[in-house]
Amino acid sequence: MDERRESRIPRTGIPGIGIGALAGSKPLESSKTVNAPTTGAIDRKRKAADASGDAAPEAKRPTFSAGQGARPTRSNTTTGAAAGRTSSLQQATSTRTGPSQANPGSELGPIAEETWDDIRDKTGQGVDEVLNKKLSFPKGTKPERKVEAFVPLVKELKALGRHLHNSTQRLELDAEQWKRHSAELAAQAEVERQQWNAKQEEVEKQMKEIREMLEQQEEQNNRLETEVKEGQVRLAAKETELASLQQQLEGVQGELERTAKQLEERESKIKEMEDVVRTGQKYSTTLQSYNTSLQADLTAEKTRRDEVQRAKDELQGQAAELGGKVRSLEQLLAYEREQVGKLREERESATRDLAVLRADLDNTRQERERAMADSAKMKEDLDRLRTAGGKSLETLEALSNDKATMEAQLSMQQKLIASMREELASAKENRAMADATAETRGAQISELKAQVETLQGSLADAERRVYEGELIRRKLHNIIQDLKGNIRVYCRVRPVSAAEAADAGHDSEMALDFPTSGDLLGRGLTVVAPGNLSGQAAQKHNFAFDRVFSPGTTQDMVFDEISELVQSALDGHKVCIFAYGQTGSGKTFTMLGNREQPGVIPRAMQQIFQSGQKLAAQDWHFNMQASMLEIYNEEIRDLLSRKKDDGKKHQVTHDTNGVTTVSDMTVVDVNRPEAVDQLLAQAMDKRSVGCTALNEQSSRSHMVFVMRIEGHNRTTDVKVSGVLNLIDLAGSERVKESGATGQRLKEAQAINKSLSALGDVIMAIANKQEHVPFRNSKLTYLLQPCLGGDSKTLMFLNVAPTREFAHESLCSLRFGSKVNACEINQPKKNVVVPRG
Ligand SMILES: Nc1ncnc2c1ncn2[C@@H]1O[C@H](COP(=O)(O)OP(=O)(O)OP(=O)(O)O)[C@@H](O)[C@H]1O
Repeated sequence: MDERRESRIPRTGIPGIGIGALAGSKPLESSKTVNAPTTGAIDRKRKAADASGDAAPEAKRPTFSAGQGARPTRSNTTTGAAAGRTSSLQQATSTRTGPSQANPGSELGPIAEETWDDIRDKTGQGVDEVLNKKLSFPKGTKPERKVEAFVPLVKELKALGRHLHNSTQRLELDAEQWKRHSAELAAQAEVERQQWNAKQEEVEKQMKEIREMLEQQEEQNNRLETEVKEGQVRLAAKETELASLQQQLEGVQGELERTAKQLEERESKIKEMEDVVRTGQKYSTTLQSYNTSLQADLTAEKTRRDEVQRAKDELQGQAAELGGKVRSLEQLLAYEREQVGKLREERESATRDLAVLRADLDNTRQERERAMADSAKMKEDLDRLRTAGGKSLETLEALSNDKATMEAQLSMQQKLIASMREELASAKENRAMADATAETRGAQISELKAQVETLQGSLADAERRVYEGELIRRKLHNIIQDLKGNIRVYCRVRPVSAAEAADAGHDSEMALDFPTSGDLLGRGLTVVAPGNLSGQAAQKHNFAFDRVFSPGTTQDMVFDEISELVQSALDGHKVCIFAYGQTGSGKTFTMLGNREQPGVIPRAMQQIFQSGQKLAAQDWHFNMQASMLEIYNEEIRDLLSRKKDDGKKHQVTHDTNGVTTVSDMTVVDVNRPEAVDQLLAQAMDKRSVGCTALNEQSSRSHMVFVMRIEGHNRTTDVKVSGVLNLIDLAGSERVKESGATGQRLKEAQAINKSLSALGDVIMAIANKQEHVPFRNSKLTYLLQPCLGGDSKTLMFLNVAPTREFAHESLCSLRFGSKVNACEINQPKKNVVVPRG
């Protein structure tokens, strides 16, 4: 643009005009001579050059400036407009100068004398030389001589004067011309400048439009490039698919050829086959009847289970009642024991009193005997005295007084003995009564104990029967599940947290209800979705799953329900257990738990190692390998890698047997549960966890724990190979409500996107669509064999209990129902049995 502007300016600019003026203004050069008297020699050289017709020196002349003349350039002489202007200037000049142009010889006008140019040519003198010329005469020179000598000088001065006069006139004329032309040129330049500005504006506008077009073009190009890349990726995928299809086709063709050969052979055996078919039909009928009987068994079992359950309930009621009775009897027994104890103490003290009384009685007896002996002796003495006739009366009275006192003492002691005997008799009676009561009570207690024992026995029996019934039910349920090929769904509702319960502003009431009896006991739940401001009333929604765990269910009880599924990994099945639910609903608690309440993963490890050890007795040997990964923002990361971020790009591939491989993963041999605990701790350190509005320790990624189990029985040479995939998904989250920004927002968007891709896959499978979009996210592609293959798959549907999350719970439960309706291929056991 600027270049063009520059290139245009010289063509229409002043220098071009200057040339025209110069071309027609030779007299200007004369004026130069006036202003530069020292240039006479140069002027001469110039004239000579002009005469030889060489135009080049013209270009080297000094630049035109006021009072000095103009410098022509070659390019300017070619300009048409300038040439036009030049010729008009020449004309004007010739008009003004008249004869000076027509006859250079008469340039000095009518004076027929030598011109200054002639004089200068002849003498080579400059103006200054002429003006400064001084004439000196020798003394005595005659005046006439002096006058004669002055004549040429005067001539020169005259010529110079004329020349100067003409030059001045021409200069004035030229100056006027120049002024006019400058005005014209300025006007023209102004017009051109305006045109130029208009053009420039136009060009700028065009440039802007072009730039916009370019930007649009670039955007389109980028879009096209992205589309092309996507197309290439799709193409590559299609090519891979095509290649595998071709392989399959080749295989099928080979198979066809083989089949054609076999067909010939088989035709000969067709009759034999028909027999087999007939047998098969019979067998099928038998199987059908077996199936019917199995169904009948199942129904009977269910009825039995219900009966047993009822009996159990009754027994539990009775047991509770009896327990109450036993407790009151035990209290009575304790009271009676206490009474018996007291009576025993009383009896002992009575026995002690009796012994004292007996001792007293013996003493009294001895004293009485002694007193009687004394009395007899006294009687003898009295008789002796009477017979001797001469004893004093005083001694006699004293002796009779002593005798009366002693007899009174004796009668008192006899009374005391009698009362003591009575007391003893009553104490004996009391003891006998207490002994009898204690015996009766003891008999009653033993009888009650026997009753309690009997009841406990029948309760244990009933419980055992219930447990056995439950085991059978579970087995039958599992068989039916396997036959149906459905993904199992176990719904787990977490308890109301302490924070929720404490927060008065929280809508912390339970929004879920569980049936307490009937068919849906342990399998159903009801959500009460609250009404809204637009007047919609609260609504109840009923759901049923394979199992529903209410808030009180412990980790132990939950694992008990899935232990068989875990076990089947050891039998050579592919097993996949994953936890799905909104953020903070208890997925990580269910899958990993904590030190006090370990979850599914640590318990599964414990069980697998214990079962492995038990099976070692039957010569089974197991080799187990673990790996752990997370999908964070649509990128797979190795959680067992030593480096925090190894920067590796991990690719997921599935082989034709549905075995999934993730490239460049750290795989660790494990042979004891503690090793797995260490790996889990290491992985949990690396896993992306953050604090969100709904969960302090929220998982920001999907975590996948994979355990490969290779078993070999050295006696039978049977080999099994199973896989256990245990997955803790990141929680869905309503971005608007969580108020997430920055990295949290990006994470939440990636999580929601992959969960929505999981939803699309589930919908496609449930609706039996031909195309299932497994490739729409890393998660669905990784889970492809679990969702669309032949593995045993179970989903934990984790749900928060409160009204605050009723809407999310409803969405999760609807999703769970869809998952439950998904039919996958029948689970396949990966077992290699040696031939022969
Ligand atoms: N069954 C339960 N019993 C007791 N506490 C529970 C139970 N389920 C969850 N919790 C507690 O609730 C909180 C949230 O649980 P958890 O972190 O497992 O949720 P989450 O679904 O994994 O969330 P996120 O998707 O955000 O990772 C934790 O403090 C956890 O201990």
